[in-house]
Amino acid sequence: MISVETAVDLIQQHLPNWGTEIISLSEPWYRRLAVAISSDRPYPPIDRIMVDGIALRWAAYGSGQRSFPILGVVPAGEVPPTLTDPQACFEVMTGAALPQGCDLVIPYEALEIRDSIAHIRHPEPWSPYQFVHRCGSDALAGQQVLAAGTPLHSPAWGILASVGQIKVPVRRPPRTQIIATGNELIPPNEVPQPYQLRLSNAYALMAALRRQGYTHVSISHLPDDPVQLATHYRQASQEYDLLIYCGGVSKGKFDYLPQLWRDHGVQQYIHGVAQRPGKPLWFGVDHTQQTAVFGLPGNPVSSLVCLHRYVLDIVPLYARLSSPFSFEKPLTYFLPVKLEITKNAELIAHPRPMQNSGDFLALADSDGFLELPALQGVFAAGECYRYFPWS
Ligand SMILES: Nc1nc2c(c(=O)[nH]1)N[C@H]1C(S)=C(S)[C@@H](COP(=O)(O)OP(=O)(O)OC[C@H]3O[C@@H](n4cnc5c(N)ncnc54)[C@H](O)[C@@H]3O)O[C@H]1N2
Ligand code: MOO
Ligand SMILES: [Mg+2]
Repeated sequence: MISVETAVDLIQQHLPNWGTEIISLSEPWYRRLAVAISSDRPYPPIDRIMVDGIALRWAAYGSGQRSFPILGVVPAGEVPPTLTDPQACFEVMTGAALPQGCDLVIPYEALEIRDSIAHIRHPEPWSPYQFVHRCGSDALAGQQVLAAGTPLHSPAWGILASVGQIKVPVRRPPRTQIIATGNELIPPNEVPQPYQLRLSNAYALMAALRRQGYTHVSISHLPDDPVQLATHYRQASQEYDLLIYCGGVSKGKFDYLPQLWRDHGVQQYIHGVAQRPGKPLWFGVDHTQQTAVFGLPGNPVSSLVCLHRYVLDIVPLYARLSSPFSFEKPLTYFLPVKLEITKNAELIAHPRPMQNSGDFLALADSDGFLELPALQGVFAAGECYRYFPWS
């Protein structure tokens, strides 16, 4: 069986590239930028005034002058006037362009204005351009402002709008279907017999995917029937980029899927990872269709943990284990935890162990899971491990 690290590498190597798509600035979905974005002009594009007050010439102030006749008021959004009289000033508003001939701005708080004359009452050592956000000081025209691959958080959308990028090239999220397999499963709106259960995993997986920007996600349900599974696969592999199966990948008499995928030309890269939960994980790629196939083990905790570790692009944090935990098998152990963030900015992971990977309800009081490495069996309180938050 391969390690978690090898499994992650294999997936990264073989996952198809699903290209890019253009989305609109007014539909700010969670996506990653496909290309770098450059500024269309200098930022700020003018010498931008940062306080409400007056603008004048530093030389006049420096020579001892303290009272300045006001030539006019300069609001934001107007062509800046020119200071024709070097002994005078303009009233200027935050966001306005610095009038030509001015290089000093003094806020209203330091002034007294009477009869259209500004008197400087607080002669601090005002310095040239002190309250001026200089033209081009944030970025020059043509300078990269967002790198390719940047996750589009709210600041990034603000930057896109600011440089006029109304069509945003992003990495295309795969058209995804979650296929819940199993005769025992029924839809959530039906009343199960004691030997049946609602197909909860599919909804948990869909929620996690949607929250990561997978906008095209559907759910289907198939019985453990090889003919129906095969018919569905032939159609679905043409319509979807990513098929996430849940259940039917282990050693049971009705676990048809791994053989069925191979028979349909899916190149198998992973079947079995040295981990708990999630040992029977399967991954392959149908290279003729550019469709990736994940077979997530059916137990609810297994499928959700595998989705987070192998399918979603989650950057892990590090958290400190609050109490000792042991797992003495040569397997990576994914331990559900509740996260506490202390005043010292420490992430403390409180174990919320499950009885087994069918114990889905144990996750209710968890925020994510720790990845406890296979080479270790005893994990002491205070040790730090990778932490994956639930999407
Ligand atoms: N002889 C062996 N038996 C099993 C092994 C093994 O190595 N040798 N592995 C075990 C492990 S570990 C897991 S995990 C399960 C995985 O099994 P499958 O992927 O084949 O999943 P199923 O058998 O279809 O279902 C397992 C379990 O999960 C429930 N389930 C399935 N789908 C859903 C769903 N959408 N929503 C809620 N619950 C679901 C299903 O009813 C079963 O209880 O195999 C072990 N066996
Ligand atoms: O390891 Mo399986 O994924 O526990 O139930
Ligand atoms: Mg099974």
